[in-house]
Amino acid sequence: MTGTPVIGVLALQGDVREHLTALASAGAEARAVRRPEELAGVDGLVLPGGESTTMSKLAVLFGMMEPLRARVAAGMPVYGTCAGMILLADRILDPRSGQETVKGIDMIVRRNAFGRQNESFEAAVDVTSVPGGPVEGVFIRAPWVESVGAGVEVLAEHGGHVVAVRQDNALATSFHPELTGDHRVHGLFADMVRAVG
Ligand SMILES: NC(=O)CC[C@H](N)C(=O)O
Repeated sequence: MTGTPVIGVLALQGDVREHLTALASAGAEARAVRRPEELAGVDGLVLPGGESTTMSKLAVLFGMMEPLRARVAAGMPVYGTCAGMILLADRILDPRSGQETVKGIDMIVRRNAFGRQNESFEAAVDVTSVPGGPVEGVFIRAPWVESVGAGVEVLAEHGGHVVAVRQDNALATSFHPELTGDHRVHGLFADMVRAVG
């Protein structure tokens, strides 16, 4: 791709603004995406943290679930943090009834695996493909990855659990790099978008 990649942030619910800022720092043109027409105009998409059950209900309500599935299946680069990681999982171990996902990564995730809101924590996490030392991971009611299929690359673990993965065009982290001033994970994602373009 020549020029600046246009990267959207799904803006139905969650920490949208922080991702827009992080993407802009990583050299992308960042836009909030709420409607199918807006999705059509981006080269890549971030699914933010928030509440995966609410986000999936809103995606269905706003007519976004099918367009999201279609673009991800067609190879659009996508990056999910926390609730966004849950939305990218082909399977949730403990879904709320009727909870749907966009799918894209052959993995099973466990929601709220690291505990409740008041058990949130920060930890240094070494992420393969992110040079320059560990990133500061912010874990807020974070999921972990229970198991992955053969095509999934594990990029990071914390406490013996998988917390960052990549499969082809899709990247996911249990933690929230957008809440720190360190935008190297968004930089990795912006490079994935440039590589496809
Ligand atoms: N910080 C987060 O995104 C929390 C995710 C939330 N536990 C969920 O299941 O969606």
